[in-house]
Amino acid sequence: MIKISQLTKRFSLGKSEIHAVDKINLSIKPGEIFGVIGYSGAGKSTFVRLINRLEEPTSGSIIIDDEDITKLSKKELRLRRQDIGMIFQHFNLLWSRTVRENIAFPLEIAGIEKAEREKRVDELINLVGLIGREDAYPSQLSGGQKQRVGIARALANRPKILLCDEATSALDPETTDSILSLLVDINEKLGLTIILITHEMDVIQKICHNVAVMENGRIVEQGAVLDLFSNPQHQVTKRFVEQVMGKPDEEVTEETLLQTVSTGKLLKLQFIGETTNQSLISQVAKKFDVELNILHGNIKQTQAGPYGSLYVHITGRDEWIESAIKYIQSTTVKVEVI
Ligand SMILES: Nc1ncnc2c1ncn2[C@@H]1O[C@H](COP(=O)(O)OP(=O)(O)OP(=O)(O)O)[C@@H](O)[C@H]1O
Repeated sequence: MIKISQLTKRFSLGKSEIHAVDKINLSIKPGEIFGVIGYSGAGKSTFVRLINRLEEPTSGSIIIDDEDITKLSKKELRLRRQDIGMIFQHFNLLWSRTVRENIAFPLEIAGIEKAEREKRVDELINLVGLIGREDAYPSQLSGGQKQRVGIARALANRPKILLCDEATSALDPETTDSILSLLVDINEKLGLTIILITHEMDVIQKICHNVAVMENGRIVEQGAVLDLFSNPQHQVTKRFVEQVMGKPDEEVTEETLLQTVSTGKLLKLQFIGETTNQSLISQVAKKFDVELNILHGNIKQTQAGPYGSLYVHITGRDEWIESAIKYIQSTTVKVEVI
């Protein structure tokens, strides 16, 4: 468990002061993927760098497993840092070292002897999918492969926490997805707690369990990803949700959809996690003598299941339609007859 209380970082710039991080309170559960999102200058990088004290806090506490990180001496901190790995937007690899040597570096610093080091490096290369690239130099790797080296190096000393500072922001969308899948994979396999900062809501949507939204050094809203998507409160959160879900389509309104429906009914199905839209539609079609035709919709996959809505035209005998609606009502999907 990570408990952050009243965490503050001020920078002095001449006579003025910047509150880069301003009295932040957060609890992060072990094994979760926790996202922090905000626009440029919101204070995300400063926040994440405070967690391993790459930046010294002005005030506040960071309790990790009952120990206040902010109170540790430099020597104690060096040991504790082995519990916290970090990956970066621009990878921060050592250019004169091969993949294998980059990954071995933190093990050398920790004083692990050679045979054990090599065994661990082999495991890590396997874990991040870099078999065959062990002897390449960073300049010979793609962006995605460089980040895989960054991840393997960060995991070398078996940390409990992985900090990700805009880890996919320099990557194209496909490579971003492959790195996000790798993060989910190691989160599940190793039970690792991941704290990631990003300015991209689709990163939050795809892999985070919980999220905090930052603006001007403060957290303006936080909660489960699905809750923030379905009920965003703050203006900044609403803008981030729009980044992923888009603005409501002005051309396609419920009225225009209704005009296309002469028989049967128009249903609006709202998915808020837990089920799969594909199987629900096919289950209804199999169980009841009705036909379903998807007219319009926008569904995104989150860690907690699909989120979004579908407009479905359902036709058949009235009693079958009623039974189908009752069945949908018995699931976690909300259904409304338009
Ligand atoms: N070392 C520093 N000295 C002075 N001001 C700083 C320093 N580091 C960050 N700041 C200021 O603190 C504020 C927060 O910066 P930070 O980099 O944490 O934001 P961010 O959300 O990560 O944005 P970005 O994604 O653009 O880096 C900004 O106003 C920034 O100019």
